[in-house]
Amino acid sequence: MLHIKRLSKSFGKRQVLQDLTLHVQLGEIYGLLGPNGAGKTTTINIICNLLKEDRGEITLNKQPISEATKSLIGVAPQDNLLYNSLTCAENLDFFARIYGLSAQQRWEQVQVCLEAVNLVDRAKSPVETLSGGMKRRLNIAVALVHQPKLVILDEPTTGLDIEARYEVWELIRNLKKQGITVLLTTHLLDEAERLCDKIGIIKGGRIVVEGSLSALRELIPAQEIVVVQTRDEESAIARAKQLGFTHRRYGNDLAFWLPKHLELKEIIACFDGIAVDAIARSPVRLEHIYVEVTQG
Ligand SMILES: Nc1ncnc2c1ncn2[C@@H]1O[C@H](COP(=O)(O)OP(=O)(O)OP(=O)(O)O)[C@@H](O)[C@H]1O
Repeated sequence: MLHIKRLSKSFGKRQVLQDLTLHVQLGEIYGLLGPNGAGKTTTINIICNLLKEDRGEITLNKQPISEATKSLIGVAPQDNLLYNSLTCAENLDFFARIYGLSAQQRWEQVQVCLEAVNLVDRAKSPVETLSGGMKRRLNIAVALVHQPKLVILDEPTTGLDIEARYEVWELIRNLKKQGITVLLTTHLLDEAERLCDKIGIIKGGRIVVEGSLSALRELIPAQEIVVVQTRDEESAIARAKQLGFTHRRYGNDLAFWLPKHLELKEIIACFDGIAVDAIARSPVRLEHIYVEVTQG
C-alpha cells in the first residue's frame, strides 16, 4: 500500500535519511521504531508531502506522493493539533471543512469519528476541559475525519497513563478491523509488540530490520533470556562463556541468552558456586532485538 524505496534526505550537511526502504501492506499496523533523531518524523513529513525528499521513490496506493495523495492520509502528530476553546465536535467540523467535506458529510463524519474514539458524550465539551487521554483520542479522530486509507500516528500514547493507553490501543485495533492501514511511531516497545503486524527499525537513516515480531525474533539465537542478579558478575560471565551462553547488558541488568530450553534447576546448576541472588526468565522480546539492532 505504501512503498518507500531508497529514500534520502539531508538538512544542510547532515544526512538524516539514507536509502531508506520500507513496505507497508494494506490493512496492517506497521510500527516504525528508532532512537531519538533517527529520522522517523522526517519520513512521515515526506510521506505527507510536507517535505521534499532529495532522492527516492514513494508510492501510496500505486500513486507517487503528491498533493493528490494527501487526502488518502490522516495524520495525528505527536503534539495534539486541537483548538482548546472549541468543542470536540467543532474541532472535527473545522478539520472536515479544511478537507472540503459538504455540510451533510461533515455532520455525519463528526458523529462517526466521535463514536470511533468513544467521545460522543463529550461532543459539546471544550477541548480545554478534556483529560490528556481524551485529547489524544480526539487528536486521532481529527486524523480520521476525511476517511483516509492510511492513518499515521506519531507516538500515539506518549505521556498517557496506562488506562488511557489501553483505550488508545483498543482504538488502533478497531481502525485495523475497519480495514484502515496504520503507520505508527513509538518509543514504547511493549506498545509495538502488542499492536504491530510488522515492525521496521531505523538506524543511521535506513531501515536495518523489518518484519513481524516472530520474524525479528530469529535475529537472536536464544530460546530464552535470563537476567541474573549477582554480586559476582565476573564469575557469572566467565561461567556463561564456558557454557556457550552469550551475555548482554540491558540497562544495568546482566542477561544471558540460553540457546536451548532449560529447567529452572538446570539454570541454577549452571551458576553453581557463584552467589546468585535472583534469576528472572523471559522470552526474547522486542527490547532485546531493538538493543541488538540499534546498539550493535
Ligand atoms: N527542518 C530541519 N532542519 C534541520 N534539521 C532537521 C530538520 N528536521 C529534522 N532535522 C534533524 O533531523 C534529524 C531527524 O529528526 P526527526 O525529527 O526526523 O527524528 P525522529 O526519529 O522523529 O526523532 P524523535 O524520536 O526524537 O521524534 C534530527 O537530528 C533533527 O535535528
